[in-house]
Amino acid sequence: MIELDHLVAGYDRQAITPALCGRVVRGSMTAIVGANGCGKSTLLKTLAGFLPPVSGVLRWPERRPVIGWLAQRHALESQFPVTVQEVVSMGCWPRISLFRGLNRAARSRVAQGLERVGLTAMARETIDTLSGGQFQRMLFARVWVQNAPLVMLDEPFTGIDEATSQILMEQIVDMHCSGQTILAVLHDSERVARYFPQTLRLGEQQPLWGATHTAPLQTEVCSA
Ligand SMILES: Nc1ncnc2c1ncn2[C@@H]1O[C@H](COP(=O)(O)OP(=O)(O)OP(=O)(O)O)[C@@H](O)[C@H]1O
Repeated sequence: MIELDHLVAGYDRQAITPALCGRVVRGSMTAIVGANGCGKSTLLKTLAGFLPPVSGVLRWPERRPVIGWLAQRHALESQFPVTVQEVVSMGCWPRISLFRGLNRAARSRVAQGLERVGLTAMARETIDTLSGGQFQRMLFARVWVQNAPLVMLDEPFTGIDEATSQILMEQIVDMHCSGQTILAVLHDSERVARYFPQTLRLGEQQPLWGATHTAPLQTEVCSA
């Protein structure tokens, strides 16, 4: 689905990651892990197309798909006067115009998304009333409703309680089982070992990329 050919991610032509070679296979589920500041989020933003590569090439052998994106929580505005249901409904865009309203199928999917994350009772509340964990559940429901072929999650569990993390992890597994490709930046190695078949580990002498339970991980990095 994505091919990395000596891809270097960074800012303003300053490399943060080493050169990476490898493939994100369609239907795979990969955790991007590594120490604080090693460039996990920078790499994810580059793969999503929010940042240009510093060098190297990012290829989409098939057509570039729609990407479901979950940003780090602090990057998001919580004071905007919209309801939980309205935010989750955004997952239907652009298939359905929000100005024309949602059809029955879309309304049903939004309701399912809210139910999956336990927010049905809060659907009509404005988002400034949500706790951090509820806010994250809402954003997750939007990603689930979107049903994008490729889903990128930047630290989806950071700062939220264990119960919420578990609910969200189950949704990620469901999305993977339904064929969506998952790329997630994570810190929790136990969760990575339990749920993520593939791992891309940055920030050590040599990045490692391969099956999570292969020891050592298959080395996929190239020299710059
Ligand atoms: N907008 C930016 N411009 C320039 N440098 C940045 C920018 N954002 C982050 N950086 C720097 O890039 C490096 C990698 O940051 P990044 O957020 O990708 O790391 P990370 O591995 O995701 O870290 P963490 O686990 O702490 O979230 C850090 O040194 C950071 O200070």
